[in-house]
Amino acid sequence: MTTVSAAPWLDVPADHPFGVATLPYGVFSTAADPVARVGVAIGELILDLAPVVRLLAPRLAPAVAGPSLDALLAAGPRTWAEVRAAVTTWLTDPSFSDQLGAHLVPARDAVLHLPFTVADYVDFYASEQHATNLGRMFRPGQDPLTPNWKHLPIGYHGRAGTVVGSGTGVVRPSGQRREPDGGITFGPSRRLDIEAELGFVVGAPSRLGRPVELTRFAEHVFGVCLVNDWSARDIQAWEYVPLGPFLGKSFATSVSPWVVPLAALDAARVAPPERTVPLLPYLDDSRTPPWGLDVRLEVRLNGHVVSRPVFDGMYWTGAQMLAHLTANGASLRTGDLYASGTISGARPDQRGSLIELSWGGAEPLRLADGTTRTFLEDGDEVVISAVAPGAGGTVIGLGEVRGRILPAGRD
Ligand SMILES: O=C(O)/C=C/C(=O)CC(=O)CC(=O)O
Ligand SMILES: [Ca+2]
Ligand SMILES: [Mg+2]
Repeated sequence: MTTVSAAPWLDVPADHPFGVATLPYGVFSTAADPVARVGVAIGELILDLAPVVRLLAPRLAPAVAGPSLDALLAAGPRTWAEVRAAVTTWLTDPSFSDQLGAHLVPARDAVLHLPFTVADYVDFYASEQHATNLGRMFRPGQDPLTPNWKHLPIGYHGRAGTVVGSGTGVVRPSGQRREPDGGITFGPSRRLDIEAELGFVVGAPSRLGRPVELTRFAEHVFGVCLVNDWSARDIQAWEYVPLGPFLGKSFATSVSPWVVPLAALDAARVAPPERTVPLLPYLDDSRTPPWGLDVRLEVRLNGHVVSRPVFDGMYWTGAQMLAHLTANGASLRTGDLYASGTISGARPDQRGSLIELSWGGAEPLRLADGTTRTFLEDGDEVVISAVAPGAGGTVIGLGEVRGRILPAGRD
């Protein structure tokens, strides 16, 4: 496979995570022009897409004109491919330098916004290691994996209205907690946690009553982002039986500002782990090109790396999650977001949540600055970043999602 590199006048190193093989979409504004608008990241710059498309490909202008990615998501896979091909040409062919020059903004001068209107939000549970670890802690004495786990990707519907952009402060939630003596109290969570996840962003909708087959994944899903599904473990542990997560997870979910198109992840596709239970036909991906993804994450707490989760071991793929999510005929809307569930690898340093890293609080983490943590303290900042392999040795960056814990309001 040949690799294209950005035009020399852009000065983007070949292995930059936002090189010309990535081209993620986001929404930005600047002090000089505070209107939120669609941008494509290239190196340390952002291409202001709407004026460039108006000039060079006016037929595509409506898809990138608004203050969000919504129109582009809704436009569907043919338009996604056309816009990506056009942007690739403009950024690699030096003859476009004059036309582009006025529309490239230094990324450091930009404010990045929540990139799309989140329609529905679903959270899966696709890591066997994470499910096993949590099963051990939440349901000691039972099989860690529930009997359904290898037959279907377990998930729940979350709260779309509290999905927030990277950098938004996260107020420590309050809720009901069961104290060690059995008493029930209400107050700020004492076991506030992170969940490092990959989010799938739905573009093209589907019709009510029509399941989306495995092989149609890329016709509906536009791309991926990073997700931090903040979780209050004490609230969750008390409330979740029998209907599943509720207020312990609905107070905030942070997403990264850049959405990386599926088209950028071609070289990162890998086979998922071997399935140990036969799958029903609608989930059987043994004869379709695989949608496992070699995405490598890094979780930093106050600047210190605490984990390096890997997505390639996830038992369920994004295509299977979508097939299952729609298997009952539930329709997709533009802007639906579904997250993979916490990404935990087999090694202890690949666990994607603090409850696993500190084993329920029993084994505090020692950070490089000498402090220790079990769960999050007020003022703590968590940054999750990720990269994936691109064609010809390039690096595909997913950017980062950032969030800081603010003290609870009132008891
Ligand atoms: O096993 C449980 O009872 C709880 C599991 C989770 O909290 C995980 C969750 O929200 C889904 C995920 O991120 O994997
Ligand atoms: Ca989660
Ligand atoms: Mg949430």
